Amino acid sequence: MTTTNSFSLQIRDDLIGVITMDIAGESMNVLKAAFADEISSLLSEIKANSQLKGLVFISGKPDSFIAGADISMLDNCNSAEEAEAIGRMGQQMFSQLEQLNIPLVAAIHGPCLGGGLELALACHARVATSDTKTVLGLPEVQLGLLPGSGGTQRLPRLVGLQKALDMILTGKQLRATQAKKAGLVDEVVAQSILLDAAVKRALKGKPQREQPRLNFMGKVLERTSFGRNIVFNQARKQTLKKTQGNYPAPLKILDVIKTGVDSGMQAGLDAEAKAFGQLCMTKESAALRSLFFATTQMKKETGAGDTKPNKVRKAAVLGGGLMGGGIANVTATKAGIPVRIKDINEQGISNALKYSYSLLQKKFKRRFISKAEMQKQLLLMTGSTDYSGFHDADIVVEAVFEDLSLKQQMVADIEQHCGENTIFASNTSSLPIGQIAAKAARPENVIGLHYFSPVDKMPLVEVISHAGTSAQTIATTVAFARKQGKTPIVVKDCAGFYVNRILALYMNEAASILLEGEPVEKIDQALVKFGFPVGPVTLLDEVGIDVGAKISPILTSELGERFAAPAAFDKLLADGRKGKKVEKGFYLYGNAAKKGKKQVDDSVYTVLGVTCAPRLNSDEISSRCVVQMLNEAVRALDEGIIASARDGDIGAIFGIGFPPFLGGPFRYIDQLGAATLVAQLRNLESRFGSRFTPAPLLVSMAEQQQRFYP
Ligand SMILES: C[C@H](O)CC(=O)SCCNC(=O)CCNC(=O)[C@H](O)C(C)(C)COP(=O)(O)OP(=O)(O)OC[C@H]1O[C@@H](n2cnc3c(N)ncnc32)[C@H](O)[C@@H]1OP(=O)(O)O
Repeated sequence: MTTTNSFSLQIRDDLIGVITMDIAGESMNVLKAAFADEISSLLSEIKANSQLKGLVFISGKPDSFIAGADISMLDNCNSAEEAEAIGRMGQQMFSQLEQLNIPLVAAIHGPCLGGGLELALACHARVATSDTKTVLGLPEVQLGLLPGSGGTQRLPRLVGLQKALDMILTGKQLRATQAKKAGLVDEVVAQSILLDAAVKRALKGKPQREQPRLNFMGKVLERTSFGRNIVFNQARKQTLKKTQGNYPAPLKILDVIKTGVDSGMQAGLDAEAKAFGQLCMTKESAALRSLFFATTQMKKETGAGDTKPNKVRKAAVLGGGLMGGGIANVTATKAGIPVRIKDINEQGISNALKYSYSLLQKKFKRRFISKAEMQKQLLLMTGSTDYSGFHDADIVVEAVFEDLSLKQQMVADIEQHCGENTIFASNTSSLPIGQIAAKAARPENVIGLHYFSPVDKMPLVEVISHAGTSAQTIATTVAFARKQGKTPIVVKDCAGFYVNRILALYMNEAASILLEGEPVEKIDQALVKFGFPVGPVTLLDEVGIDVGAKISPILTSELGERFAAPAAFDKLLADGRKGKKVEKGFYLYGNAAKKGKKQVDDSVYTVLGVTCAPRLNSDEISSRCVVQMLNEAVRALDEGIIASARDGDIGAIFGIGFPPFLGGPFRYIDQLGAATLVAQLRNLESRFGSRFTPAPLLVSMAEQQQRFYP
């Protein structure tokens, strides 16, 4: 057996060599530049052994294959040339593997991502475990990069152009069965026989590289230059629509893949390495990498210092509506924890269960989960109209109407029907948690757990402690939310918490601009162009104009006049315009809307008494809305509502969809410079009044030329 720092080669009796990768001191295998020498010496030894029949590449880590190139290494690059050299080194390493005369089989269990998948693509065959931990993908685009070690060239050649574009442009990760269907892996097996299956495959000899299996249309589109032009043009169009030109990586991905398709593998690899180096140096990639580091760091935090969370064995949800149903869903499907749903009527429970069923059915159809997994997850959810089955719940999440006395009654009920350590977590979006806990016998168990809709998709939760919440309750709730697949930020108990607070001012500004005569679609387009997933007016229709109207007075009375929604908006409610849910809002819905086209309901201007008179350009519109959000985020940090700029950035990106390529409000302020932002705010203050007065912390930071991040 030969061993280097990170690799070992063991020759079996059947003359199959097993290369095991296990980087000492790291919880996951990642690829580092230093490995080039180790791989070279391993390859020399392999080539010198003429008896070897084949090789298997496997990870020595219990639950991961390779999570890609080391992102810290990329972050430390000082020039495009340096980053390009890293990409090229990977390319050369993998080409050497690919050119081996004997078969090389990747045995994959756990995440096989980025450079890890690029390595697997260079192998001659891939066997993956059916375990849910096994995922394969090229997520570089989510870091503002492209696969830099051959992925842009080998993936299209293996699975076909269209599938490869989809995977590389979105960064999506496939489960093993999906990867098998896509032609990315050759065999899916149980973890217990992974090595055996890979060895068996290696013993069969080196397989011929085959063309991707395509149907008739696929052949027309991918095997003719006319068809390929259509594919690339369509992909470019869709990419530009999605990114609004804010992200350089997807366009480079298209260029590099096209180069490889038009001019061959070597030209493609050259273009890939060059583009990889350039992208590494962009501010967009730096911002996106900072999100990776922030979220990884946050995974380790308990939210309550050294306090260890209690184990949650069973959960319960009060209310089977959209939020309650969503919370029950992630509890069962992501956390794998049994969950009891209580609603006042059977219909509510049935709706919640149906909601999960339809989501699981979709996953099953996409081969993301097996039928057995689907059934197992469904069985974790049960319901009742009383408190039966609640006595052993470790946490109860309340998702009933926004009514203080109702919520206080729920606290009393849970204290009566559950154990003395049972946590009561309220999913309120506006009521102070301290008030919900006011009549509690055990206020230390009461906490806020604010989810965002739709719960199964939105990654953020706000965990809100009131003055009397115990550290144990905070730590357990944070751990519970994380098991549900969420990124929790711990925020202080204050009207609107963090996310809705900064969102409210942004929405109010959009409303003011609308009342000045700017058309609805122009406002929405301006903010989408800035980088938000949807515009503020669309968002208001989605959330519900009535919901906004309910929160606004609470924020105004607790935080000040700047939160007052324009009075004209009352007219919308008087006209029954609650938004999308009633098919009456700013846009047309249902039968009134033309299929596939989003259309403004022009009668909304009459109701508001507005005459359209467009005067502002797109930048003026977005800047007015965004600076409101930035300024309020600084106030929230100054007041200790959020613990750090990092939490504020994650909260805004994961909760609202603040443009990730800007890194969040605080990183964006650093980019702009506090002084520039203060000057912008002062200018707007002189025109529109005190709602634009800069936050005191921002002013002092501008004076002292400080930044939020080093
Ligand atoms: C040339 C190439 O084309 C370029 C590339 O490959 S760029 C990299 C592409 N890969 C990625 O983007 C994957 C990034 N990683 C992930 O998404 C997630 O870590 C994961 C899905 C692999 C695992 O998630 P999870 O189980 O929650 O574990 P998580 O806490 O995130 O990570 C465990 C440890 O691995 C580290 N890690 C994971 N992937 C890493 C990477 N690519 N680089 C550096 N460190 C990484 C984390 O920092 C963490 O380290 P720590 O324990 O010392 O804090």
